[in-house]
Amino acid sequence: MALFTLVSGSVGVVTLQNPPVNALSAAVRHGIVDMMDKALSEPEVKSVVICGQNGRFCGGADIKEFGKNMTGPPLVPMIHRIESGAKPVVAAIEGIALGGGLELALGCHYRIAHSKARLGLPEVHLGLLPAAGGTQRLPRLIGVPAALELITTGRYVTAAEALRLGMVDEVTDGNTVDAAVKLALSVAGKSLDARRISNYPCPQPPGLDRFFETAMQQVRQSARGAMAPVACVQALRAAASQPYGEGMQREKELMDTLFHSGQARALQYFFFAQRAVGRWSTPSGSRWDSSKPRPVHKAAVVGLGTMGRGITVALAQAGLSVVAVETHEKQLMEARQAVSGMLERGAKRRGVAPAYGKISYSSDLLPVADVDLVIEAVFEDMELKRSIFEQLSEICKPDTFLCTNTSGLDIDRLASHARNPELVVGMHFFAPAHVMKLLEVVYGPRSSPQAVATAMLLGRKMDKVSVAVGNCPGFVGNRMLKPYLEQAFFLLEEGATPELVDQALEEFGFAMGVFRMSDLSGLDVGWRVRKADGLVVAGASTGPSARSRRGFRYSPLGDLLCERGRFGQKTGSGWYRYDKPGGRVAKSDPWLHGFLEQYRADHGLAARRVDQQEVLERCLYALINEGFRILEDGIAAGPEDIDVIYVLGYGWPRHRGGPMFYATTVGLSEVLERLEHHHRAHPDVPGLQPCRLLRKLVASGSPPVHSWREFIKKSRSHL
Ligand SMILES: CCC/C=C/C(=O)SCCNC(=O)CCNC(=O)[C@H](O)C(C)(C)COP(=O)([O-])OP(=O)([O-])OC[C@H]1O[C@@H](n2cnc3c(N)ncnc32)[C@H](O)[C@@H]1OP(=O)([O-])[O-]
Repeated sequence: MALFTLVSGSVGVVTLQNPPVNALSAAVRHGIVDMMDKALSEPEVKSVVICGQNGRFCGGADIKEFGKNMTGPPLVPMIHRIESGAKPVVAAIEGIALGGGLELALGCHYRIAHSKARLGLPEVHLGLLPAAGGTQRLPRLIGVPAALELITTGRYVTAAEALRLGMVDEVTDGNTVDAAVKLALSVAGKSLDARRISNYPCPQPPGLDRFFETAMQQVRQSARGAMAPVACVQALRAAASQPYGEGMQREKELMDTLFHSGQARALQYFFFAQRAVGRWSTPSGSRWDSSKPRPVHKAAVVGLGTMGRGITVALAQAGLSVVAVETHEKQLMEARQAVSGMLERGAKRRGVAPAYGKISYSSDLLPVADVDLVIEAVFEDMELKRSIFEQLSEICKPDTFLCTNTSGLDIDRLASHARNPELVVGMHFFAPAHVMKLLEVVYGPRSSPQAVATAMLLGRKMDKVSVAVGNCPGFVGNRMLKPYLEQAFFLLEEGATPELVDQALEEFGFAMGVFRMSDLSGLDVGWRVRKADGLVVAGASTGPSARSRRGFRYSPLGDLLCERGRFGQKTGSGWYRYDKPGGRVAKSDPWLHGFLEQYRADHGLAARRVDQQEVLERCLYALINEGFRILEDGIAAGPEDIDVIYVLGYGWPRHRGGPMFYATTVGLSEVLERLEHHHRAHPDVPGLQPCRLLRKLVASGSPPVHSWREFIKKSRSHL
């Protein structure tokens, strides 16, 4: 798994061989140790180059080995041996140097990177820290503040930034290995004293204690309960205040705790879940590996509200030509300005030129005639969408894919208004669409495998994680949101406050609690959906029937706020109050508390004490229960799909792996038991009634999450 070749008579080239990313598996580590022994002991070898096969230096430790019995030579002594050896070693970094891969390069005496290479220490995203000396060598090389930022965020840097920071010695546009060999020849026999990073003193930031206190405060705030970023700060503090050997010891202690933590397991599960969703399948048997996508060069976006603007930017940034259509002239002008601003900011961040030229604007539909794919992003109104689909079917080429950005309307109904229903799929983006990583690709019963494959690939091109889901009201994400929101409303009726519910959810790790989030996205959004579902009945928000719909419990609280014009941030009040319409800082609202008291009095409800544990159980277990129903119905193919949707689209804390993974960490039988308990207390709430699949999994001994797909398949085939 590592190859040795002698080039130019005296340079030993050690090539890591473990496709696709040359991860440092036990076999690769063995290979490196053996080949370095050879290089260091053979007299004709005067210097060494380490590189990776197929233009990729190294993607780091082999994540698949984590959680198993680790065998093979450990990384720390392996890297130490390279650094302390008597012959100069040059890392030739092509493609990627990540995690243990970058740490290996930091143990080398010189680093040359290709201009397209990316470098980083992303261990924090896996619940770990760079424990092969990364937390001790990087700050010695580039200073504490820069190292702290890179290690706590796991951000990848370009070769150009790496050069600026001092992480690499040279950047080349040519053949990196050739350049490294040239450098290796030129430094053979020279003293290495000044090239061993572990010998460098660590530059101390001014006001060391204050610096780290501030850093810790900031990291704790953004980590939302994740342990790894905090451990990274602790390890860097050791680097800045202790000798190298002691710092390494501290790095090891911190890693030992993280390595066996539930958070690391959850984050590593999530790493593979994000990749697993690319291997999609549908109940009708279409699959990622047998469905060929069609190339999309030119696309159109119809409707340039907030979503349409973001989608336009995402498409243009992905290199597609875009026709952006908005029939209201004033809105078209505003959209054009807004899109240009977004492109400019994005280009600045990425160090490229803004893709203005990729977009043409139109106030009518005719210019979409020659596009390969249209994304309709108009107002969430079935009639409006239907009419647009009919017009598009007339105007577009017969093989144009017609996609809708609806967040929950019936894809199949829309497809029935298209000339070719098999070319219709949902592409449900999340706001802001040019930033958010998630795309739900929604297939209806008539969507062709090619339409699904094309939308999935287009999502990937836009740098999104695309998840294929079936057609049902709300699809996966918004369908699961419904019982979650419902429980939050019920808890208010029973005695909780928005502050209490939000605090419980934020301490759990959500960026925002349900009520603050609802204020941000606008209470009127849910109100419109409830109206369309026939749940908001004029005059039925008060009186004895107010709290029941179709025989089940219903809370009209959200409707009552909307009736009073309290739509959240945009109107300056919702579940909280704000300084002004559009204000961002949520303040506790005495009016709302009084309103809740009056509401309970009107409905004969006695307020009781609700604690944080109950908030979590009622809101989260109801959401998880709906997730099981979604699996049961075949709307999502596996738990990974749901978890990816929830983490990337709904702010579920990543270090808890997603709702379905979280259920396994709580214990499926515990989730079942608590749902049964709450359902007994609230028999008129179907969301709390444990679903069949959950019962079946518990009865089958709660199999681990990665085997649910097989289990679900088997239990379906028995039906
Ligand atoms: C102990 C001391 C401390 C050190 C700790 C570490 O180093 S921790 C590690 C720190 N390093 C990281 O965190 C790096 C994480 N990796 C990445 O960021 C990206 O994978 C990439 C940029 C390397 C390639 O992106 P891309 O879009 O071109 O491709 P892609 O993402 O689709 O991956 C292709 C395939 O490779 C697989 N695979 C990838 N990496 C690893 C790995 N390290 N291991 C095993 N497998 C790995 C991946 O699962 C997928 O497999 P599949 O599904 O085909 O069976």
